[in-house]
Amino acid sequence: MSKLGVFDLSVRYGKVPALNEVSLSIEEGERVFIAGPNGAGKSSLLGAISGAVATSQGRIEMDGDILTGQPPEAIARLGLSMVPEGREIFGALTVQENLRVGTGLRRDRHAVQTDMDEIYSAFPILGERRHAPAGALSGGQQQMLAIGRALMTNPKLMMVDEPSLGLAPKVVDQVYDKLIALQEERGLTLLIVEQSSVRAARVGGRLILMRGGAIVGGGDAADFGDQAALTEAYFGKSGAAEDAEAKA
Ligand SMILES: Nc1ncnc2c1ncn2[C@@H]1O[C@H](COP(=O)(O)OP(=O)(O)OP(=O)(O)O)[C@@H](O)[C@H]1O
Repeated sequence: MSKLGVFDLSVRYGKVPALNEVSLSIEEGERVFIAGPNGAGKSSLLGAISGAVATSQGRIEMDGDILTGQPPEAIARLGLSMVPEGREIFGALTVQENLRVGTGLRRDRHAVQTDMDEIYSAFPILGERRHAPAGALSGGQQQMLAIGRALMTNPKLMMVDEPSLGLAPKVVDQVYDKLIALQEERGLTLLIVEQSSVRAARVGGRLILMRGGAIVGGGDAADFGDQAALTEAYFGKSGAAEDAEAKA
């Protein structure tokens, strides 16, 4: 089970409001994309759910557990894990050491080894390069490592912040193929921040659109497969024209 509920959630950084009374619900096994322009509040939403960002109002629940106010380690233990924007790989540590970081300090060695072997079978390249410094991996391999590390806590729900960032389209294809395979094998629930709604439409799932710290629309990702559809969803029909004018 991994049903997530977010109710009237607000986040502010000092006086800067980043998230304004956002509510959403994600069903077990769903794949949900969050799209929206820079500064829309996408990372703040993921940060608040994972416990890394403090909330000023609202409630987050997963399978009946209240996540709000709990530290990130406790939230991870409840089955929620996060692949952060920019991957946050430790470049000087080996692939294996990076995976071990994902387990925290409390797991027994046998269980850690079993989980690591599972990651290596899902991502053979990580197994081949287990003793290499993570900084020597390509961008795509580092993204796989960040995903592998997030899997080390055996999550029910995995949140991925901009997996496409800085990767060539072909490599992004590979990353998404992996995410979908993992979802099918493990019954994972996925919440993914993805700037490109075109990509979300290709991968398939539900899309939530954010702007100015609020949810402004959404639906079947397939309906947001071209930039025009997305711009209209963000700004409305007349707004789309204004946006085009502003850019001209
Ligand atoms: N640590 C911080 N301190 C102050 N303001 C912040 C901080 N992090 C984000 N903000 C502000 O909060 C708002 C939402 O930012 P957030 O990073 O959540 O948006 P985003 O949709 O993820 O954008 P991006 O795609 O650029 O990452 C923006 O106005 C941003 O400038």
